[in-house]
Amino acid sequence: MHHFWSHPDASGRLISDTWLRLYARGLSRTPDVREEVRLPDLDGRERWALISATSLRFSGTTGQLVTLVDVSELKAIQEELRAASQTDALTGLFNRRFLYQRLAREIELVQRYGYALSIILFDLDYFKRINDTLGHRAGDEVLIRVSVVLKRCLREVDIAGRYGGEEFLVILPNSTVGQAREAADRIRIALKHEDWPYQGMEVTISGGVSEYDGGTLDAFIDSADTKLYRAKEGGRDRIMI
Ligand SMILES: Nc1nc2c(ncn2[C@@H]2O[C@H](COP(=O)(O)OP(=O)(O)OP(=O)(O)O)[C@@H](O)[C@H]2O)c(=O)[nH]1
Repeated sequence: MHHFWSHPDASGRLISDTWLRLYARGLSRTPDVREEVRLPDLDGRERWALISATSLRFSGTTGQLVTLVDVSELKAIQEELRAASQTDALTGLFNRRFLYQRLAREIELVQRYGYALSIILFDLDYFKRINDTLGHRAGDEVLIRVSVVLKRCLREVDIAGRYGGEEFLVILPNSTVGQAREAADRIRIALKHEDWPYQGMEVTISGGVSEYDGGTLDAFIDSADTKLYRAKEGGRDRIMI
């Protein structure tokens, strides 16, 4: 147990700065509290504390019993688990589960505020061949490199994830189908011209781009999937809108 918010030589009294922060949060006015707060330790580093305050009457006066427990380690583990639960282990991109949750939220925002929202669903062409000729490990390396190129081609606000084995989904908030198509073509061309560490290797993608039109989340993804299928049918190495 660390005494992060009290002077070790002051028998556990809160340092005034910490107390002022808690006071500013309304602690003195709230009778019973139990919440997690960020507080600085004695070196000024932020830590997490579980704070409980209970009203007391003692010898005719009212007061509060305030306890602080350092839960920083627990918070760090929670954060690690949260990140792991939404990340694809191979590429470090978001995983399918997270993509669904995030897309659902973006759709809610669009329904409220009415801005454009588009998605790109793309799939590597003939990826099986890469696995078959160069091995599964080389295939994994290609997937990792695809994720790096993908992030390089997108804006900070775009959300890129691995949708399936060699299939990727990008959510582009505030983007029309035309803007999303440009982004998709940027990704396609960047991958095609990437300097792959295997002789003669070329990686192309086929993709479908859709703009949200008010339907369900599944219908939205299905529409991009249909276009992706058409891109494959049309000869691959292309984006369909
Ligand atoms: N190395 C590697 N391969 C994977 C992974 N996930 C899926 N695959 C492979 O991706 C390949 C997908 O093959 P197909 O669905 O036939 O598609 P394709 O060969 O890319 O052909 P088209 O999509 O029709 O252009 C399969 O060989 C899978 O084994 C992965 O995590 N690592």
